[in-house]
Amino acid sequence: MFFRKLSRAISFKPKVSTRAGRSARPCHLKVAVGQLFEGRYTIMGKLGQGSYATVWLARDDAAKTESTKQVAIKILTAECTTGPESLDELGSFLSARSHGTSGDGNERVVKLLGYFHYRGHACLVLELLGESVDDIRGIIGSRRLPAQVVKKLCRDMLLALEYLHSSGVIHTDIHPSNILLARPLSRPTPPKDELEKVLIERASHVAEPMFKLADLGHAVPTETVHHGLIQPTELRAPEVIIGASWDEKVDIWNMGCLAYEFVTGGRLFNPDYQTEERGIEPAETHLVQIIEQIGDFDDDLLRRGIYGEKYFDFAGDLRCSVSLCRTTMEEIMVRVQKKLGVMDLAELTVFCDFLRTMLRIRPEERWPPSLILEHHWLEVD
Ligand SMILES: Nc1ncnc2c1ncn2[C@@H]1O[C@H](COP(=O)(O)OP(=O)(O)OP(=O)(O)O)[C@@H](O)[C@H]1O
Repeated sequence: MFFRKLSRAISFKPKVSTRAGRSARPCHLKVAVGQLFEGRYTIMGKLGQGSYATVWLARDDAAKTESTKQVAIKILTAECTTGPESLDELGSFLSARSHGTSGDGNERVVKLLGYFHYRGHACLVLELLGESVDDIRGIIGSRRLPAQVVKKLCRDMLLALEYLHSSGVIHTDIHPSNILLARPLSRPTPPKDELEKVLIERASHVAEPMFKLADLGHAVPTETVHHGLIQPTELRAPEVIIGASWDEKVDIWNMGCLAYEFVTGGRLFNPDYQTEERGIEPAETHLVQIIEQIGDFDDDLLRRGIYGEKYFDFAGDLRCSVSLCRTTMEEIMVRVQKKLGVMDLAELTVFCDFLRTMLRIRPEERWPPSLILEHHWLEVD
């Protein structure tokens, strides 16, 4: 009831700036361990900090269930709460809640348990999740994750996206710090070898959410036409780079890049590579790499981008004078395989096909989450 009333009152606010253009000096609320909020939440420690919020572990003395006795309180910066740079994270949660259906996908997105305002800062009470994929990679000491774990991560994230997209929400900011374990690791944190075993064991419970998608701070509604810069640079979709309008398919490209990164430990695209030596912009380097590894942009997509003419000539060729070295996903993966032995050759072909469902230059051709979820590579071994 509380949420239903709110969802009528709060809808998505239009965004006036993007991830790339937000102010540099955010004003975080000073919080002390032991501090009490709303007469029920006692701060027990800090869980993390992003550019737009600090996240705190808190005890909820009014919790109705054992599982919500400990919560995470995300306190947005003052700029993100009000003013022209405000982020409507709360609106995104409520919109998903009012349009979405409960089920597997809903269970893979961090839950909003409540919210309040404190001294000009919006505070979101969230279910307590575990370590992020970035934290896990820090403990393992490698950017690669075991293949079984990547499959489970992809399944969980695709279910989350199926839910968000069908609820009218585009995430726009999927990266390893926003993908969190549904259950924290045991204390003390298991050492590297043991941790891999723990993760593989958790991944074998197919029906249970192992990872959840967090941080709806940059989410936007599907019903509006969007332009402008979004996404972490190296995960940015082709249509975003050329300044075309974009939709929920940006999340799918994003997931394709991450699936490659988690299996191989390397980034698929590196927009900063030799940018200075070649005297070109990072966006041009990125376009060169996309064309070399994925394929050409067609005229229709180029016409839609406000930077189409800046980067491409009338024949649809890149203006920058870099000789292209085209390759295929299979060739890239064979090279990775020779170096790291990530999977056998038969699986490698299936994995490349899986990546191609997401890494298509034309957003319209990227598969929807429900179809990708049926791909052979995701089948349990
Ligand atoms: N529900 C949660 N449970 C446990 N830890 C959390 C939770 N939500 C966030 N965190 C931790 O806090 C960190 C920052 O949170 P979050 O990414 O939501 O903040 P942000 O300011 O919006 O980040 P960004 O700079 O990526 O936009 C996360 O990386 C994670 O470590």
